[in-house]
Amino acid sequence: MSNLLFIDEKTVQSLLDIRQLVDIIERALINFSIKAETIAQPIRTVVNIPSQSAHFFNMPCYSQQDNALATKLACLFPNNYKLALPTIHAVILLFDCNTGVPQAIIDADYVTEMRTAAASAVATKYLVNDNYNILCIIGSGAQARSHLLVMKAIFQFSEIRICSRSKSNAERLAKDTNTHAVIYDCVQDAVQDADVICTTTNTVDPIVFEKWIKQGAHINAVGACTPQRREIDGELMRNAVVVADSRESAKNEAGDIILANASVDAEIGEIASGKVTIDTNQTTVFESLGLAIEDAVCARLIYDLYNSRNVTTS
Ligand SMILES: NC(=O)C1=CN([C@@H]2O[C@H](COP(=O)(O)OP(=O)(O)OC[C@H]3O[C@@H](n4cnc5c(N)ncnc54)[C@H](O)[C@@H]3O)[C@@H](O)[C@H]2O)C=CC1
Ligand SMILES: O=C([O-])C1=[NH+]CCC1
Repeated sequence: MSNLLFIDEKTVQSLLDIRQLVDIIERALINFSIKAETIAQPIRTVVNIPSQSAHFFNMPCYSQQDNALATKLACLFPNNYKLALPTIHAVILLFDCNTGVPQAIIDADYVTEMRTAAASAVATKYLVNDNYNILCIIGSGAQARSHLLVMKAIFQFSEIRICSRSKSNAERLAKDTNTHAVIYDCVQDAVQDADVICTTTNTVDPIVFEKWIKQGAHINAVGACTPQRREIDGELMRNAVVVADSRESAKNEAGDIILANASVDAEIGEIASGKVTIDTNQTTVFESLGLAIEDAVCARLIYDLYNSRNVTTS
């Protein structure tokens, strides 16, 4: 294991470009849905830590065409905000697909933030109504930040809103990301007339209701990744067109779907590949759980970029 690399967060940040990331995530989502025979990705295991309302995820994946064999280990500790620590900490272990030799341990906090926002960007590309104007980000944590950065890089919104229970956190996020944003602390006001809504919170109970949103809006529901949590109310989940990253994950992990008794109309990879078409005048929800393949393709990209830079600079 003498060549095992550790790639830290700063290095990861310097290697990843948003547009390239969105492209590889789109390709991964398509392959996941329509070339399933070339991918091995069991449903992730989740170890619960009840004393902290926390979860420990193990997310393995092998993707033949991406030359990627990896697993991500991620901790979700929602109480960390009391310690001013990030809620999610993650590492990816990357292996050589031909020999099984470990190649790298990659700090995956930034990867998790950015690949999740990239998946939302892919969903938005295919599900947003053509005449979109207003983006509304709900939450002001790590996912809110990555969603703001990626959405701004990929789409042209005429108005950006950030809604957080604490207005000062939303203001800080706007400042840190150099975003001219309208700040809200009331979700009902913030989502009114919004064309794209990204929910990026740790809430347990729904915070977005059907009666508040515009017909034809697109929602990226990112925060509720366990069967007990939900961000979106049941009526909205049952009446909207629901698109998941993975049907199997949605059935097993998505509180928004399980607790609402809602159904999944398509996987985003089926839509991006052209296999399924959705009328974008309808209200759509992208239920994002997060897939191991997203992390595996990022890990392969990061490792290859790291090596090519080190070769050219040495
Ligand atoms: N779909 C996916 O692939 C991924 C989803 N996630 C999920 O995204 C969520 C957010 O993650 P981070 O941004 O890293 O966490 P974070 O702790 O940095 O931010 C959470 C935000 O939610 C807000 N919040 C908490 N409870 C709320 C409530 N009741 N109403 C309104 N806002 C509330 C907090 O104030 C904070 O702004 C987590 O629940 C995590 O499970 C995280 C990574 C990947
Ligand atoms: O996909 C992911 O990495 C995660 N989803 C929920 C917590 C971590």
